[in-house]
Amino acid sequence: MNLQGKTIVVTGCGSGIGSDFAKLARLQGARVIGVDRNDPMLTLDGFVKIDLGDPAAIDAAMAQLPAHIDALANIAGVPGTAPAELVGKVNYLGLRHFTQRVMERMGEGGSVVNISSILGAEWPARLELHRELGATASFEAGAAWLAKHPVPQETCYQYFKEALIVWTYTQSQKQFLERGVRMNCVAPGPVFTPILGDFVQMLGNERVEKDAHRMKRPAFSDEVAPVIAFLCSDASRWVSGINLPVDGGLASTYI
Ligand SMILES: NC(=O)c1ccc[n+]([C@@H]2O[C@H](COP(=O)([O-])OP(=O)(O)OC[C@H]3O[C@@H](n4cnc5c(N)ncnc54)[C@H](O)[C@@H]3O)[C@@H](O)[C@H]2O)c1
Repeated sequence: MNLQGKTIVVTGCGSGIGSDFAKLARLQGARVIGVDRNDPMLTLDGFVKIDLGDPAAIDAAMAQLPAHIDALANIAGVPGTAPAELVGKVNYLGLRHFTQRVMERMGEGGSVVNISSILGAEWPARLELHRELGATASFEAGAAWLAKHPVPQETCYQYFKEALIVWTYTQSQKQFLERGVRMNCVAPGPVFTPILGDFVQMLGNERVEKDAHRMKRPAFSDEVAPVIAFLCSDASRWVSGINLPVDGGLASTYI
């Protein structure tokens, strides 16, 4: 498996999982164009500074992205300690808008990998809401739907990761059949990155201690990156519409 010759757009390349994936993808021969709101501290083949919570900024930046893109890794995200509205814009509405724009430049064999989370596992409990949100036609229509269906601050991170999983499931087969583009999610458990402390704050000590006994340790971000690389590569060409846990087995203990 390698990524030789592929042009890959990586959001969130400035830190954590995105930074490690960008490095790995370059080592595997890909041309990596990074996207982040912050300047990256690594070597890339191109970088475009975008606030992914702002659809106008996304549209304006499209001119700086390559005309043909083989894969998109949507890794940028904010934790649930950020205001719920921002979490919705960055982790869902903006990701969706950016993906739709980038997919216009993908052909047969294209791949989109969305980073969800183990915290999105309860999507079946709110499936109808997530379907409705997923059916909104644009960033603005999604924001209007959310204004009528407010999401509580305490669970906003979980809500938008659930919504991302449902959107990926509901889009993937249409994209695969009509255009040959695959869409998958990767669902990490806890990962040692700068936002791990925010998750501890968000979930509270009781939940964190409960989970601590069920896993060896949080992942290193270079343990998540190769799974994203696999899903971007042709080795996974028959894998579409999945939400793949990369959590050292933690999710398997929830049954
Ligand atoms: N760390 C964990 O424990 C964990 C667990 C499950 C899922 N995740 C998910 O993994 C992804 C990567 O997180 P990480 O842990 O590497 O975090 P991180 O904070 O190290 O990296 C996130 C990156 O996203 C960028 N970003 C944030 N908001 C942005 C915006 N509006 N526009 C453009 N870029 C923006 C940041 O600048 C940063 O470079 C996120 O989607 C996160 O929700 C993380």
